[in-house]
Amino acid sequence: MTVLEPFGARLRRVMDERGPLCVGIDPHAALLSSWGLNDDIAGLESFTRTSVEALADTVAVVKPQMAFFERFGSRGVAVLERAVADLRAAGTLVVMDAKRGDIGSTMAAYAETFLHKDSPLFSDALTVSPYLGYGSLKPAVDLARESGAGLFVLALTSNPEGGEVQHAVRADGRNVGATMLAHLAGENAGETPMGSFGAVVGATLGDLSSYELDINGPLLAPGIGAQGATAADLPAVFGAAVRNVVPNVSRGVLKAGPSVAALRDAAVRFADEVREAVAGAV
Ligand SMILES: O=c1ccn([C@@H]2O[C@H](COP(=O)(O)O)[C@@H](O)[C@H]2O)c(=O)[nH]1
Repeated sequence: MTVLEPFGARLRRVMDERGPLCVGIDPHAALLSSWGLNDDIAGLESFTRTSVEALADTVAVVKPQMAFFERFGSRGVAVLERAVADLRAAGTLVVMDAKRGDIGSTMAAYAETFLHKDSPLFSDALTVSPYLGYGSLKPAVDLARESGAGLFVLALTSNPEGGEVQHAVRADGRNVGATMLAHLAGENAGETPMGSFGAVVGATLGDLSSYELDINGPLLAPGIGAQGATAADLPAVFGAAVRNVVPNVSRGVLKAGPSVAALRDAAVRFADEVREAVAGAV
């Protein structure tokens, strides 16, 4: 198997070159319609190709939302495979937002799908759910290390319902979200310039100073744009950890389509806002 440089090192370099913004490709039916496309495989293909053309050499990271491709069955997944290949060929890192999580033996199959270098869906990183227990993710952690990929573990998600699980307090007094952050800090210990095992922490959550966000790894922060957070909120939410934040915006950029130039402009505008907010904070 070809082995890549570790994801954390590749991510740090592209963040330094292009800024830290991640743009999502989320082909919602409503967006297809607003772009004048049908909610079918041809519409999905056109939407995805246009998004890739606009974003591939513009932003550091692109995060396809797998659910919107799976909606169309195997033909939708084929569209996604091509998008992943085209983005990666342009030097853009792909974070596959598939939020996989299962018992360890099944998790191994998910890991093969997204983290084995020879898989058609190989992605630079994968979002995973630790709610079958952090240890159930071990096959994905191991294969990511072997292939130079990364993971983003759901720790403190951007949606208001997440607190029911993530704020639950354990016997040791630490809540579940904080426990996930501690596991990740362990995975990343000693890595330079940063580790490959990131957390998903919503940009919508307000002051997170009670959490140990310094996990020596990236923090994928969805919630900018349609969910109400702004780039200017990032320093107040993340404090000193803001330099490891990869803020995500999906609908906020995609609604500018179908013009490639307008999509690119929207992405550049968000990227500039993020760069300014982060520069002012560090
Ligand atoms: O906590 C989370 C984890 C993942 N997401 C995903 O990010 C995008 C957000 O899209 P917007 O259009 O910018 O709201 C979407 O794919 C979610 O599934 C999240 O929002 N929050």
